[in-house]
Amino acid sequence: MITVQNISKSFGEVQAVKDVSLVAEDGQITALLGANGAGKTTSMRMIYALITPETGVVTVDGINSTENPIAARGRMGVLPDARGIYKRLTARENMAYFGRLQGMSEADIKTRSEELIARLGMEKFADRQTDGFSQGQRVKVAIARAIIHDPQNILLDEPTNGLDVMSTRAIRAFLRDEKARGKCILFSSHVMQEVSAVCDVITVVDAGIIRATGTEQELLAMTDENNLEDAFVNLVTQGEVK
Ligand SMILES: Nc1ncnc2c1ncn2[C@@H]1O[C@H](COP(=O)(O)OP(=O)(O)OP(=O)(O)O)[C@@H](O)[C@H]1O
Repeated sequence: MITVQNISKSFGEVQAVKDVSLVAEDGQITALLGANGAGKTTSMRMIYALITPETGVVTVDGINSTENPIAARGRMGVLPDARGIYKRLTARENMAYFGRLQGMSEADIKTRSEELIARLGMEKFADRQTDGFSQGQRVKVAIARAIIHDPQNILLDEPTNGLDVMSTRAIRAFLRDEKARGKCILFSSHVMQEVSAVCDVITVVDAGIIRATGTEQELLAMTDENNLEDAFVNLVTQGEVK
């Protein structure tokens, strides 16, 4: 479970994130939904303890991630916006390398790699060097590598960006399975269809500020709209001259 209380971050004049709060529960898929530049990546980077918030607190399974970033990171598997897999290594070697960094035994790495290769449909390319992999293949390797240690909390920054329908579906199905296993899943997206398809709770962020949080039905009721896209536009244009 991840709790975020009033985190903020500026870059010079730009207030990228302002007083963002949210709770991502176990056994649920939570979305951070926002347009380009809304502050999703900056929020995610603070949540996974890559950058330190200027204000506020993040806890991961009760661990304060500023005070104890190493313990907090150990409870998370992160698919960052820059996927950066090792090109000279095969998919399986990328996974094994991360498993060793997480202190796993070689036997556990082998078993878990086999499981993830099967569940993510990576059999055909698991033993090829990743140089030249398609976007979908790279994302699958990056997800498998991030969660090799079977963390309780799974954080993904725009996981299906640039993927075709089959790869998108495979990743959605995988996330639903992880949710059924009781995992806490938090992902950022700007794609309404994506969020609508898999998320239990949606937090709408705009210009670094949380505009609303709720289920899709709750957001529709709040805005008196009948689809998520219109509800989103309604929420982010509130207070603006239309
Ligand atoms: N390292 C940085 N230096 C300066 N400005 C930054 C930096 N990182 C983010 N910003 C600014 O902070 C704001 C929020 O950016 P962020 O990347 O968090 O948005 P986002 O919601 O992830 O957008 P996108 O969907 O386009 O990736 C933007 O105005 C961006 O230009």
